[in-house]
Amino acid sequence: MVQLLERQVQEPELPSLEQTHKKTKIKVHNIDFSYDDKTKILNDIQLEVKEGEFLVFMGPSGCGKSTLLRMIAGLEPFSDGDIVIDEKSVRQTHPDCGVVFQDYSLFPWLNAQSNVMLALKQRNKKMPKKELAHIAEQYLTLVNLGHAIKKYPGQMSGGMKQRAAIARALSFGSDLLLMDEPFGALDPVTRIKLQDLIVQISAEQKRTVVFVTHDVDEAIYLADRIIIFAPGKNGAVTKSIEVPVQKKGTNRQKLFEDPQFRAFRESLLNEMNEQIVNSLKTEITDGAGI
Ligand SMILES: Nc1ncnc2c1ncn2[C@@H]1O[C@H](COP(=O)(O)OP(=O)(O)OP(=O)(O)O)[C@@H](O)[C@H]1O
Repeated sequence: MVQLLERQVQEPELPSLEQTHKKTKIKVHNIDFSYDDKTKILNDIQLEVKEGEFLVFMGPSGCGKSTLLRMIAGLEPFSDGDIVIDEKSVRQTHPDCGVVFQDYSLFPWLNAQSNVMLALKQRNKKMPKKELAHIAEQYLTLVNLGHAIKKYPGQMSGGMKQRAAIARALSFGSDLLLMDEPFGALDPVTRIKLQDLIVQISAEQKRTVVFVTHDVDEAIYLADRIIIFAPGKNGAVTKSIEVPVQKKGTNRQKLFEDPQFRAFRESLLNEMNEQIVNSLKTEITDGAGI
């Protein structure tokens, strides 16, 4: 599998819009959620994610993107509505997924290699330790951490911890990846490398990815579809937009200069700005003021 990944890194092959969108992987039904019974964080969320689809959540800070992602991962208990993954409710069955969240969630008493080995072991219980160690090293090398496999989280920078968490999520081998701003703390060169890696993995291994980002270019580059959350309190999904840009086989630089890419980028930014302006108007009309 790691050999497969290495081959993919050398031969970039971006997803076509046609090859995705088959069976439903995730169904989010009527989700209402608040942390404290006073402020509603998510309001009647309805969402479907198809098998193999790359879905990106966008929206202003605090609108509930991470909360919904944690709920999909089975990490946030809830009482209203349901989330079903592969026809099983996350309330009953802990979902089988690789996760990367903003807090990295590495075990501080294990070095990078052992953190990845632990994830690998969950699915490969009988695999000899030597083999686990070798595969863990290969995944860490994929994310440019081959030199730091013996480092503990306390000895790593934010970007290194983030890459170790990505290696761990990928090595887990689930066909569902949930990623919350996974490239936020990375330098631009590593960020580009990992964007390409994740596109290849999702397309060629048919993994379903739900990914949160604030970066519009990253969203368009990665996504088949972008979900926009409403700003402010009472978070809701306001738009689901298929990315109309043909990305397969297109060089990254050319893609970013493509008029269709730029026009879509502009319309996405306008859409989000408009929503922020409308939400401010509503707050003023409701008497909340600014
Ligand atoms: N554990 C928690 N307890 C109470 N309130 C919380 C908790 N986690 C998040 N919140 C609140 O819920 C709201 C939504 O937070 P969430 O992190 O889901 O937003 P987000 O859209 O992912 O934001 P960002 O883009 O800044 O990461 C915010 O107002 C936040 O303060």
